[in-house]
Amino acid sequence: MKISIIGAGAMGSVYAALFAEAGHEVVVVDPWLDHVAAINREGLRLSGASGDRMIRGIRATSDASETEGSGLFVLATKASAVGEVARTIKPHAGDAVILTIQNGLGAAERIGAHMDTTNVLLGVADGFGASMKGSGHAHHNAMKLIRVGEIGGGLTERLEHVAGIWRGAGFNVKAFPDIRQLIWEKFLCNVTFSAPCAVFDRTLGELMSEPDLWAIATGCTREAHEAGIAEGVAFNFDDPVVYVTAFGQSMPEARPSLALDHRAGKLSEIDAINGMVPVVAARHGLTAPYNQTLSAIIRAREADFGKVGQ
Ligand SMILES: NC(=O)C1=CN([C@@H]2O[C@H](COP(=O)(O)OP(=O)(O)OC[C@H]3O[C@@H](n4cnc5c(N)ncnc54)[C@H](OP(=O)(O)O)[C@@H]3O)[C@@H](O)[C@H]2O)C=CC1
Ligand SMILES: CC(C)(CO)C(=O)C(=O)O
Repeated sequence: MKISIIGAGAMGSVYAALFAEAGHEVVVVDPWLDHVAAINREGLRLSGASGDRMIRGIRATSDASETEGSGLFVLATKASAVGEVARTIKPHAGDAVILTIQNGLGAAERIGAHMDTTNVLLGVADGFGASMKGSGHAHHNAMKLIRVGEIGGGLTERLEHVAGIWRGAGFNVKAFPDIRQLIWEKFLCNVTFSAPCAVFDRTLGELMSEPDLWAIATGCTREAHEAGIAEGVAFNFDDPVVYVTAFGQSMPEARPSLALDHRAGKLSEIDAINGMVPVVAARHGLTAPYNQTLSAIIRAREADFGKVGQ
């Protein structure tokens, strides 16, 4: 099958590599010209949990028209870019299934602003710890699980088919009837660790070991949990702090990708993560001061990116 990966960053590169190794025709679309050139010239190097090797035969491009004829699109950009990606692939997507995998909330809505979402599936990726080592080289610490589901819920034949394609490429993938619940459960983890670890420059473990900082982080958790319940999310647990604590304990050395983006001077996904909590809370007459405050700090920092030396 021809599979197009839009956004060949850390996660998109892992997807592209494994699909290509499984024999699929893979096209990656990314604006990073050196990365695109390196993949076309030497291949894509993937190192880490799945081994260290160079994968040749992936077509890299910045031109979305090269995705024409794909049976599957995987949107692997940051949350902020998925609307723009939907706009660019729309003329080339035909009847292909589009699977979008982001942290945070709102991917379906962002896509829906530009195209019909009938063919769109949602995914949640857990436990990859992926990062770019340089152009043409991605690394991942693990490859735990990808959960996929229909926007409107339910288990469909096409969902199982897509899950099967991923499984055939070596991913641990599960199709779920209520992907919204899983997106929200991951969202609680992101909300707890993303902005707090970035603002206080801590790893997950360090954040959890400092009572003052952990009180702020779990303030974010509780606000998001309350907003989710108001939205009708059927969480699989009663105590959100117990849930996020277990998550944090499973990777104490990690730094959230939002914090890594800041270290690299890159804009983050704050609007889809902590920044979404006050937005959802307001729909139900609730407030979210912890998330609002930390999001404001993150946005203020981002407004200063690029100003150094000016
Ligand atoms: N990294 C990880 O371990 C995990 C990440 N996730 C989630 O997966 C998603 C992807 O994350 P990650 O791979 O780390 O992010 P990266 O920033 O590494 O990769 C995103 C890539 O998309 C590119 N891009 C931006 N705009 C467009 C566009 N319009 N068309 C095509 N490509 C574009 C970016 O280029 P440029 O940088 O030039 O903008 C970048 O190369 C995020 O939502 C993240 O939260 C989830 C679980 C784990
Ligand atoms: C560790 C965690 C949950 C923090 O948000 C994550 O998934 C990330 O790196 O963004």
